[in-house]
Amino acid sequence: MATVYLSLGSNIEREKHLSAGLDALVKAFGDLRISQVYESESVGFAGDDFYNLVAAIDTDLSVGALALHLRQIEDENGRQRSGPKFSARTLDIDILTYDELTGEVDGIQLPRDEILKNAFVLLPLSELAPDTLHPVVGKTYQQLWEAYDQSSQKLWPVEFDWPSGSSTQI
Ligand SMILES: Nc1ncnc2c1ncn2[C@@H]1O[C@H](COP(=O)(O)OP(=O)(O)OP(=O)(O)O)[C@@H](O)[C@H]1O
Ligand SMILES: Nc1nc2c(c(=O)[nH]1)N=C(CO)CN2
Repeated sequence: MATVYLSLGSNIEREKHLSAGLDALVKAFGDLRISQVYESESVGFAGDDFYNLVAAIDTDLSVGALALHLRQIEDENGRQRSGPKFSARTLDIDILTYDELTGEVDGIQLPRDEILKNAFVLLPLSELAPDTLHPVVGKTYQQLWEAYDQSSQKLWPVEFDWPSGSSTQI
C-alpha cells in the first residue's frame, strides 16, 4: 500500500467541484485525510481566485494507473482540456508524492515541483504532514513552510462545507 499526497484545486464553482472530487476519492480509496481549504489568487494566469487543499490517500494502484484514475475524476467534473494550458479549471487533482518515489514514474514527475514553489500546495501539505520528509530535499514540510517566503503568495483559510466528509477532516 502506498501513501499518496494529492493537491486539489478549483476556480470554477469551487465548493461543488472540490466536494465532488473528494467524494470520488472516498469512493475509490476509502477514508481520506484532508487539510483545511485555502483561498488564493490565481498564480500564473489572470483568473478567478482558487480554492485549494491537500488530501492523503492509501492505494495499491501504480503511479500510472492512479494518474489515469485522477484524470477520469477531473473529466467527470467538467474539466476542459482544450485551450491554453493555464486557464480556469473546474477541478485539478495532482499527485504531489507517492511514498518516497523520486524521478519520472509512468510519465509523472515525483515529487511534484509545485510543492516547493506554491504556498497553496506547501501550506496545506505542511498542515497534513508536518513531520514527513520531502523525498528529495530531506527537510520536513513544516521546515520547508517555515523557510518559504510567505509574503510572496497570499492565501487565507476558508469555511468549507463538505457534507459527506466532516468526520475525516483534520
Ligand atoms: N505529479 C503529477 N501529477 C499529475 N500529472 C502529472 C504529474 N507529473 C506529470 N504529470 C503529467 O502532466 C500532464 C498534464 O496534466 P496536468 O494535470 O498537470 O495538466 P494541467 O492541469 O494543465 O497542468 P497543471 O496541473 O500544472 O496546471 C498529465 O497528463 C501527466 O501525465
Ligand atoms: N492559486 C492557484 N493558482 C493556480 C492554481 C491553483 O491551484 N491555485 N493552479 C494552476 C494550474 O494548475 C495555476 N494557478
